[in-house]
Amino acid sequence: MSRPAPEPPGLAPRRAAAKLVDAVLTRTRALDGALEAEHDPSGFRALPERDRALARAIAGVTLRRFGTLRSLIAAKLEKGLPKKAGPLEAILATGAAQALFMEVPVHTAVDLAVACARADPEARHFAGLANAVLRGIVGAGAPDKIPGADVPPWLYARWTRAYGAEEAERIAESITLEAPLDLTVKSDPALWAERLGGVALPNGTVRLLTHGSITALPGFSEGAWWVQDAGASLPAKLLGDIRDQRVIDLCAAPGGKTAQLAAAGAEVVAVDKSAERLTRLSQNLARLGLSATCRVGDAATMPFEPADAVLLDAPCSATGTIRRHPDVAWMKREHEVTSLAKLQATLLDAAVRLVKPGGKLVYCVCSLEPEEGERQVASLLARNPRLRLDPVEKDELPGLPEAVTSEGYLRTLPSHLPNEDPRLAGLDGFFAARFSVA
Ligand SMILES: C[S@@+](CC[C@H](N)C(=O)[O-])C[C@H]1O[C@@H](n2cnc3c(N)ncnc32)[C@H](O)[C@@H]1O
Repeated sequence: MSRPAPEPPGLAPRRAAAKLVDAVLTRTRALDGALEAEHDPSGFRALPERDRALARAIAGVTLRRFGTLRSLIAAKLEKGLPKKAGPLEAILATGAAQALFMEVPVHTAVDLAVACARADPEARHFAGLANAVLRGIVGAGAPDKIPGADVPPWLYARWTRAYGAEEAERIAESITLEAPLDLTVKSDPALWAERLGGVALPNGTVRLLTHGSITALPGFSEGAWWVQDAGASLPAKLLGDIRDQRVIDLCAAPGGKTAQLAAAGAEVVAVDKSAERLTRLSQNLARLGLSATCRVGDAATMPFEPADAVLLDAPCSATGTIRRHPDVAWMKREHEVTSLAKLQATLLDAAVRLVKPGGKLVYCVCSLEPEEGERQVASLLARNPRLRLDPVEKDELPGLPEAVTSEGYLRTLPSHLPNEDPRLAGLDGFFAARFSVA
């Protein structure tokens, strides 16, 4: 009996990358969920560390450039993708991404993609087709960049309506690059920037270009900092001096903002409906030597004694985080924006009830969609006479004056914070509004 041919070197991380991308395209699993999952059908977790890094990089680049890759693939398939071809589109996209955008030798990228197709019970019937499509794509060389080509058309149309064609183009361009690693430090950003070989941003975030293991970085085990995008670090600061105040943090896990509130000296109650995510929050706080009272439950209905301040970081479409989480672009559907806006309105009404007279409320979302931000707040103010908008002032956001709107909202865009080195530019798109409660 003949033995099966040995697997070509480099195949396992390519197969894992294609499966990770396929799970996103079929909406069965988000990329971060797949990378961390106990049950891992992609085979990612069983890979040695170097292969995991390669699989993660291939999946990331593929999803960042997926709009372009999908149209290149479609142009080579007169009759469209064959039915019952398993992860064929993901295999083609990851193969083309390596050759066009990752400096992997063309023959390696194509041969291993064809081998991925052969190794899959459904895609194997199309291995010849995969070979022809990929050779056609890579033969034409790197494609021209078309504005917005890497954002799903429904989303790009929304950003164009909300921010204008030029800004939408800048946002789309910014998300084609991998986001840097941002850390919020407990104190002395300049010192930590030097120790970690990064830069201190005007808002105090320490920004690094490293994409290796976070736990190996200086300061991790002593709890000197936590990972938090520069944009995500802004809303909690809008509560101002909260030392010794009681603050309820609604929708708190995994706890980046809880840590900020606790580090600022507040007595924090952290609420989340996910017990699992709240456990992660507790672990994060323990590493940082910070504390909060944790409560599992639905923020819309949980009773609490009213507090001096409430922060509501509501569940949202997360379209402001696509630069960090490129899978979001391909997993979300437009109708979800409407259902999330309804949930946010319910949570906002509950949040108002939890603020003491004379207290403060900050509402925020990591979404670029006006229904979850500006329009959400306009209807909250219209239905709630206890609230008055407390406008954000430009000097509250050092280095980011463009993030304060004429109404006094905080609105960061991934295209803000330009830098000569584009790898150091940008931040997550956040909306935040601050209210005084009568
Ligand atoms: C945007 S994340 C929060 C991020 C967090 N504030 C931070 O800074 O790390 C949204 C969180 O809302 C939680 N969530 C969603 N619906 C909720 C509800 N009805 N009540 C409480 N938590 C909820 C989710 O479990 C998730 O952890």
